[in-house]
Amino acid sequence: MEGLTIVRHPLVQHKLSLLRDRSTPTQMFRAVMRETATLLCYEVTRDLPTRPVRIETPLAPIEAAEIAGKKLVFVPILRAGLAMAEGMLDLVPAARVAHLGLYRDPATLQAVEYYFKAPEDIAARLVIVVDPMLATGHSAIAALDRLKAAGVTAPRFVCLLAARAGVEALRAAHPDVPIWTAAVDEVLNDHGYIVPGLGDAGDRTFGTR
Ligand SMILES: O=P(O)(O)OC[C@H]1O[C@H](OP(=O)(O)OP(=O)(O)O)[C@H](O)[C@@H]1O
Ligand SMILES: O=c1cc[nH]c(=O)[nH]1
Ligand SMILES: [Mg+2]
Repeated sequence: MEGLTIVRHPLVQHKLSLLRDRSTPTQMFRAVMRETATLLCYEVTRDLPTRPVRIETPLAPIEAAEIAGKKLVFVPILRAGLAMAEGMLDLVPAARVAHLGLYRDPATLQAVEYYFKAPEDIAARLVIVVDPMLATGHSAIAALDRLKAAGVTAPRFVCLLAARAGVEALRAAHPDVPIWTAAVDEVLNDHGYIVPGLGDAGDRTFGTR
C-alpha cells in the first residue's frame, strides 16, 4: 500500500514476537518496546538529508557528512508512546519531544485529548508521531489533526503494530502522512483491540492491569 512501510528486519520481527507473547513481564515489555523503537527510528530517518562537513580525523582532513535539514521532534501519544519515544531519543538524543495525551473512550472508541505540550518551534521541525498501536486509527487521526492545527507540515507516523482498518482510516484522513509499522494484523475486535495484536500496550508497558 502506498505510504505504508512494513519494517521486516529480523531483529524488529523477533522483538515484536516478544512483545506479542502474553508471558513477557512488564519490565521486559517496556525494555523491548524501547529497543524496537530504536530500530524503527533508524528506518523512519533513513531518507534524512545530509550535507558535507569538513573535519579532521587524527590522521587527515576529510569531507564527511552530517544531518542537514529540519531538526526533529518526537511526539509520543500518551501513555503507550512514551517507551517508544525513549527508544527514539536513544538514537537522536538532540531531538525535542512534544507530549500529546489521548485516551480512547471505551464506549465510543473516540480519542479524547487531555494534554498537549509542544516546543514553540514545532511547526519548523520534522515531526515524528509515535504510538505502538494503530487500531481504529482514531487516536492517530486526532493527533495529526492537532499537530496540523499547530502548523506542522509533512509529519510522519510510526507504530509497532497496526490493524488493516486503522491503516486505511489514517491514510484516508491524512493521505500526506507516511506510516511505518512492524506488522499489520487483519482483525479489529468489537472493543477496538487488534487481534492477535499484543493486548493493551499502555497497560502492558506500565503494569496497570
Ligand atoms: O487507533 P485507536 O483505536 O485510537 O487505538 C490506539 C490507541 O489506543 C491506545 O491508547 P489508550 O487509549 O489505551 O491509552 P493509554 O496509552 O493511556 O493506555 C494506544 O496506545 C493508541 O493511542
Ligand atoms: O489492541 C489494541 C488496540 C488499542 N490499544 C491497544 O493498546 N491495543
Ligand atoms: Mg491503553
